[in-house]
Order: sequence, then structure tokens, then C-alpha cells
Amino acid sequence: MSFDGLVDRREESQNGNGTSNGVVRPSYSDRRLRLNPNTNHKPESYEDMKLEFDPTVYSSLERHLPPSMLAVGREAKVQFMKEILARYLPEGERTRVQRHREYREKIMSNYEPLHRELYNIHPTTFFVPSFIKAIGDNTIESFRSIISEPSPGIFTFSMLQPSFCELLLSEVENFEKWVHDTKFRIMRPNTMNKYGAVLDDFGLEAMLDKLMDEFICPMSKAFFGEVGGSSLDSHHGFVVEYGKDRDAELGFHVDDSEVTLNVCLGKQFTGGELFFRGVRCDRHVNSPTQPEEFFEYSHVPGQAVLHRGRHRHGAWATTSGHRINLLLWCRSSVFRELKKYQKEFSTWCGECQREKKERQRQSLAATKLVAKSMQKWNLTSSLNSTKVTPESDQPKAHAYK
Ligand SMILES: O=C(O)CCC(=O)C(=O)O
Ligand SMILES: [Fe+2]
Repeated sequence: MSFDGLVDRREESQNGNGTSNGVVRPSYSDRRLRLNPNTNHKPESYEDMKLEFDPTVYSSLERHLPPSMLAVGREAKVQFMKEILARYLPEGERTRVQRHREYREKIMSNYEPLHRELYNIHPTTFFVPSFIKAIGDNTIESFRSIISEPSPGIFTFSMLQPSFCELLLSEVENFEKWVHDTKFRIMRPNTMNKYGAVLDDFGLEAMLDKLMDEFICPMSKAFFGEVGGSSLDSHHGFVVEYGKDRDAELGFHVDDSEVTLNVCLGKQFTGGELFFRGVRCDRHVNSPTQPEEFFEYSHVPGQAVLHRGRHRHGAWATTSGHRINLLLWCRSSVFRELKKYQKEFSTWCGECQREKKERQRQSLAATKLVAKSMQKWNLTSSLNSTKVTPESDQPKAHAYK
């Protein structure tokens, strides 16, 4: 993460010696956070303090403090870190996070999980052997050996054991029954789904975090490194449900993720194909689709699709039966932070690339036109000059003939 944007620049304009309102504060250069943590420094414990964020956030951030701040007391450090965090997470967002935390706590203290074995990763019972082997080998060749790339940037592979899919479906059903029986008002996975559930909200967050860290990160590092795939550090995990009495289809959209894992859990259904329409940056999200960008994929239970969040897509109507998919939106805070400072076009956006190629084509065409007319001019002028210029003093243009 670039911490530059978090540094208080107001100090600079106040005065040169770093004092304001009589309070001595470190000078501007001293207030810069260190990009790399000081691993030799032993941070304070903040467990006993009533703070807005988890105490470990402060302990971790302390290692990034400027050297001059490491020597000050705990209260001063906390104050300094509070100011930074306040600017990083605005008031409205902090309230939202707090409310969500309380919402989760309410669920977790009342919902009784049905299959406790789901709440920790057990690779051999969760995943098919080919997937475990490829991840264990951790090479591009091993990934390629189990993956198909039916369209650029869309990777499909066999991932989940049928017994795991059944167990997860039964846990989701149990959760939904609890929601129904207790009349608990749950939050749906996103603004586009009226059905489905957020797995992170009822205790599966740690398991999914591990799934992302140990099983998805190696692949996304290999295939989506330039769009944050090598620095995934948070996720949003949920299931979506389609069919009778559920959502029918999912409209055209981009995900709030750098990399999305979408695995079909079952059950039996027809329709529900995923359709893709090319990768786009914010600026071009509504631009037309090029013929080569159209792609459709039919879901198969246990089979995963891995794609960029910015790869525009949607799902056609599930025409019969019941389809449930597991979604893991994987995010990279580093990539998002860096993107704020990006001024140039995005190398990964199909439309940016098309525009760049078009600009190159036009400038090449213009150059050719100029060269052609120059040649013509040179030819003519040389002919002319041949007529008028004495042989001893011929213009350079003759050399081009
Ligand atoms: O229904 C699907 O398979 C697609 C779901 C999806 O794209 C999403 O929830 O973001
Ligand atoms: Fe999506």
C-alpha cells in the first residue's frame, strides 16, 4: 500500500518547525509512514484500550510509524494513528462497518451451524485431487494442466467435491430456515440479488479467507498479476440462488472485486449460462462489445470459473430447477490504492487497448500520407531542381531518389 496519500500535508503550510497551536509535532518529513514495516520494533499492546478498530490494526500500523513516533508514549501514538485511520475511512463508512459488525455478532451468537466441519478447510474433503495437486505444485504448468481458457481471461477448472457441495447447500438451507423461523432480516449478497446469503456473515469468513489465501491466490498471481491478483487481501463470500421462487437471472454488471471465483454447487437446472462481454475500466464500462469478446459458459456443479471482476458479465435465466453458486469476490487494497494515482490508460481494459490501437493506426496512416506526399514533393522538386539547379549544387533531396 502506498501510505503517501495518508500523510497529513497540512503541517507543511503551517510553519517550518512543525509546531502548530503550541503543540510540538514531528516535522512533515518525520510524519511520513514507512512503506515497509519496521520488523525490529516491538509494537505496544492496544488490547485494553477502547478503540474504533481491532487492537491488532494499531499494533500492525505502529510498525509503519515514522522513526520519531516510535519513541513517544502510547497515547500519542494512538492519537497519531487515529488521525490517519480517520482520513482513510470516512465517518459514514466507519458507521457502516460498525453496524455490520454488530449485525454479524447478532447472527453468530444465535445461529447454530449444522455442519461444523465446513468451518475449517479440509482440502481432501473439499477439493478434487487434481486441484489439490496443481495448487501444491504451484507452477504455471501445473495450473495449465487442470485449467481451460475458453476465452481470454476466463479460466475454468474442476474444483469442488460433490459431497462438499451437498454439505454447503445443506448448511445454506439450514441458515435460511433459521432466518425464516426467527424472522431475522438478513442482508442479501449485493444490490442485484434478492435471494442468496452472505457466507461471511454466519461464520464462514475464516474458512473462505484461507480458501482465498492458500488456493486462489496462487492461481490469480499467475493469471491476474497485473490487476491485483498477486496482492489479494480481502474477500466477499456468498451464494446466489436462481429458479422458481428465487431470482431468475442476473443482469449485466462488473463485480466489486479484482478477481472473482464462481463455482456451481448444484442442484439440477437448465439455463443459467454466464455471459461475458469483455474487460473494461470505469471509464469504458458501458462501451460496446467487440465480436471477439462475446462468450458464454454453461455451469457444471463442482466446476469453477475464475475471471477478473472487471470482466463484464451476467447470467441468463435459469429456466427450470434450482441453481446455487458459490461466489468469492477477491479484493486487493494495494491495487485499489495504486489505481487512485493511475493517470494513464489501463493496459487491461479492452476499450483502452482498442482506442490506443486506433490512435496508433491513425498516426501511422497520417505518417504514411505525409511520407507519400513528401516523396511526391521530393520527386517533383528534384525534377524541377534538376531543371534549375546546376549539377555542382544539387539539393539533398536528390539523395532520396
Ligand atoms: O449467477 C452467476 O453464476 C453469476 C453470479 C455473479 O456474477 C455475481 O454474483 O457477481
Ligand atoms: Fe458477477
